[in-house]
Amino acid sequence: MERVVIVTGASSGIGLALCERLLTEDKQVRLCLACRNVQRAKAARSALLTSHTNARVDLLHLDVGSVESVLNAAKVANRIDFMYLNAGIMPNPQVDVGAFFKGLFSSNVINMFATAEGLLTQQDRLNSDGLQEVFATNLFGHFILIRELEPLLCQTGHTSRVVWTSSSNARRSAFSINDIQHREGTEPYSSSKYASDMLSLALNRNMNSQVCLVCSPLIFTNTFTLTPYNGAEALHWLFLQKPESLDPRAKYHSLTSGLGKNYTKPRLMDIDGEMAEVLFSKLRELEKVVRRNLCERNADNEAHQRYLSDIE
Ligand SMILES: NC(=O)C1=CN([C@@H]2O[C@H](COP(=O)(O)OP(=O)(O)OC[C@H]3O[C@@H](n4cnc5c(N)ncnc54)[C@H](OP(=O)(O)O)[C@@H]3O)[C@@H](O)[C@H]2O)C=CC1
Ligand SMILES: CC(C)CCC[C@@H](C)[C@H]1CC[C@H]2C3=C(CC[C@]12C)[C@@]1(C)CCC(=O)C[C@@H]1CC3
Repeated sequence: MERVVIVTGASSGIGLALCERLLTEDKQVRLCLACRNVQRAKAARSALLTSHTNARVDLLHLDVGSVESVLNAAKVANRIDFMYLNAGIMPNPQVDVGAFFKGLFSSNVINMFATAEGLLTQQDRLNSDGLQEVFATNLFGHFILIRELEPLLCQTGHTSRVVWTSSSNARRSAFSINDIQHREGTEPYSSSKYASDMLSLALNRNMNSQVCLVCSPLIFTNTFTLTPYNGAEALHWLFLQKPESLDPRAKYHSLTSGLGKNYTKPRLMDIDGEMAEVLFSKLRELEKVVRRNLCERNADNEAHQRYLSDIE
């Protein structure tokens, strides 16, 4: 049976590697590459078709960092079996070299290489919706996409699965419920990934959890040979699992052994359920504000267009 799989951020890295693996795994897969850069998306499609000549690969223009783009893209979808929320950014990362060398000679060294805890800061900025860019791309745009597609994802009698790419860098201490966009801090990436872990829990509670399952695979390597193929391990593994065998409180880790063998390991997440609910309601409030602003902006643009055509 044909299975429709949407992958955000499919033009490179882990998203593209996942697409390649899915086409190799299942000839019935119909892929939809949801990408912001049309040129890169076309190149990714050509690369996939070179190795899978008869594959069905569609392109969907989607910039998850723009609410308008998300709303437009969501209109096009008519069936979803899997939706991989994979697009993500870490702009201008700065490595704290001092902390790196201190960590190198401490008992925390393995954890440091696995999670980059205390090593990385990023420079964030505002996007055209007036939101912090990292929050908007890694979390909010995908949240709006789920909200918009909820009727399609939660149809009775049809099981859709949503899989969100998280990170070992997701850290509770980087996130504040009073600053969900991370306007004040210097670790927006870590904050956005922890927020997506929390949100996956809240979404499973607030949407029909039997139908919509949100997992957060974590990409982690204990060797230096991390490749997008390795990184896509848990994403690929989740494609093969029965929904009832998955735990919404777990995060599914892509791991690579010292011998280079890839495997997936679930680990229970350390998440405060009440805080996850507060985050969910804050995101819904923000959704209302952003949608209202967008309507006003569009109305202003239309009025401006009318004015221009009147004076011509
Ligand atoms: N690499 C790693 O070690 C790890 C990565 N991750 C996560 O895995 C995911 C994939 O990362 P990775 O493959 O490494 O990184 P890449 O930079 O290779 O890929 C990121 C993808 O996301 C897309 N993207 C970025 N911003 C947007 C946007 N606004 N709208 C639509 N698409 C967008 C990019 O598209 P474009 O070509 O247009 O830029 C690109 O296709 C991310 O969520 C990342 O946080 C998690 C743990 C570790
Ligand atoms: C100072 C330099 C000589 C060496 C710096 C090493 C670091 C660049 C890397 C060590 C752990 C890495 C890591 C990531 C980025 C690169 C490191 C900080 C990630 C944060 C990338 C994105 C993720 O989602 C998780 C990764 C964890 C490990």
